[in-house]
Amino acid sequence: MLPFERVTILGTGLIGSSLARAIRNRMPTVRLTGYDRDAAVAARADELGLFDDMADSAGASVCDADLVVFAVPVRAIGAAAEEIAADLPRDAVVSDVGSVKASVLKAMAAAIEGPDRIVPAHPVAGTERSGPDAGFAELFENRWCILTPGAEADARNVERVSEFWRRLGSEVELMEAGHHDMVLAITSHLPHLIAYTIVGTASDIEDVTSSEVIKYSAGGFRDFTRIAASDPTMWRDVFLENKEAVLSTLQRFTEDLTQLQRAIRWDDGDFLFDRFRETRDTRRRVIDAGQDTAAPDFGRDRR
Ligand SMILES: NC(=O)c1ccc[n+]([C@@H]2O[C@H](COP(=O)([O-])OP(=O)(O)OC[C@H]3O[C@@H](n4cnc5c(N)ncnc54)[C@H](O)[C@@H]3O)[C@@H](O)[C@H]2O)c1
Ligand SMILES: O=C(O)C(=O)C[C@]1(C(=O)O)C=C[C@@H](O)C=C1
Repeated sequence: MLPFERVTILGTGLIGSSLARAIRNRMPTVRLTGYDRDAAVAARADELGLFDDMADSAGASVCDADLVVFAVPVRAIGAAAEEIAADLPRDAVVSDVGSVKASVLKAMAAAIEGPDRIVPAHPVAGTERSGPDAGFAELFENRWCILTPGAEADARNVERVSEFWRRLGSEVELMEAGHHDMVLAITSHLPHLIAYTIVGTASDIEDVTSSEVIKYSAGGFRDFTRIAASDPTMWRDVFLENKEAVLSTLQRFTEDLTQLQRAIRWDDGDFLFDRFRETRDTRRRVIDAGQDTAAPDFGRDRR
C-alpha cells in the first residue's frame, strides 16, 4: 500500500519538480497536484507535464490532498502554510523540504491546526540550479532525507513520510530540528558561505582582471564558482533562518583560519602538513560513507 495517494507540491522549482518526477517514476498511481505562485514557473511546470493538475491558488491545490509538501524558500513556508490552512483536509499530512528545520517547524505549527500531522523533511540533495527545468527524477536516490518531527507528531504519520522518501530511493534518518540545523550549518551552510565569499573576493581583487580569473579558473576555484552560483533567494533565507548555528560555526572557522594564517607567516610547515593530512583522512571517510557518489554524477550531466 502506498503511504500517500494524493500529493500536493507547493513550489515547482528544482526540488518541487524533482519530487514530482521522482513520484511519477516510483509511485505512478499517485495523483499529483502542483502550485507555484510565479505564473511563469507554473506555466512551465504545466508544459513539462510534471503534474496531473496545476492549481491556480494555494488553497485550491490542497483541498483534496493526503500529503502537502512545501518546496518553497524557507522564509516563504510560514506564509504559504497560512495560505492553505483553511482549505487543508483534516487528515492531510503536512511536510516540506526546507534546508533549515527549527524555524520552519515553528512556522508550520503556528499556521496549521494539528501538530500530530506535521512531519518536516530535508532531502540532503540538490544542485546550484533552480526552476522546473533543472529538476530530475534521480536526485534523491541514495541520498539522506532527514525528518525532524516535533514531539507532538503522530508516529504513524512519521512512518508514512519515512516510507514515502524510502520509496523515492532515499535513506531516512530522524533528528531533532535544532540538532539538524547545527549539523547542516557545518556540512552545507558554511561551505556555501565560503564559496560566496571566495568568488566575491576574486572578483574584487584589483590587480587580477576578472577575465584572468575566468580564464585561469581551474580546479579549486572552479568548484567554488559552481556552489556560488546557487540561488540567492534560497540561500539568503537559509542564512537568516539558521543565524545562531551559522554564526557559531563561523566563529570557530575564523579561529581555525587564523591558525593557518599564522602557520604560513611563521613558516610552520609541520602544522600545515599535519592539518592537511587530517583533512585528507576526512575526505576518505566521506567517500567510504558512500553518500558522495550518486548526486554529483547526476548533477554533472546537467551542468
Ligand atoms: N536547491 C537545493 O540544492 C536544495 C536542496 C534541498 C532542499 N532545498 C530546499 O528546497 C526548497 C526549494 O528550493 P529550490 O532549490 O527548489 O528553489 P527554486 O527557486 O528552484 O524553487 C522554489 C519555487 O518556490 C516558488 N514559491 C516561492 N514562494 C511561494 C509560495 N508562497 N507559494 C508557492 N510557490 C512559491 C518560487 O516561485 C519557485 O518557483 C527551499 O526551502 C530549499 O531550502 C534546496
Ligand atoms: O550539491 C549542491 O549543489 C548543494 O548545494 C546541495 C546541498 C548541500 O549543501 O549539500 C544544498 C542545500 C541543501 O539543503 C541540500 C543539499
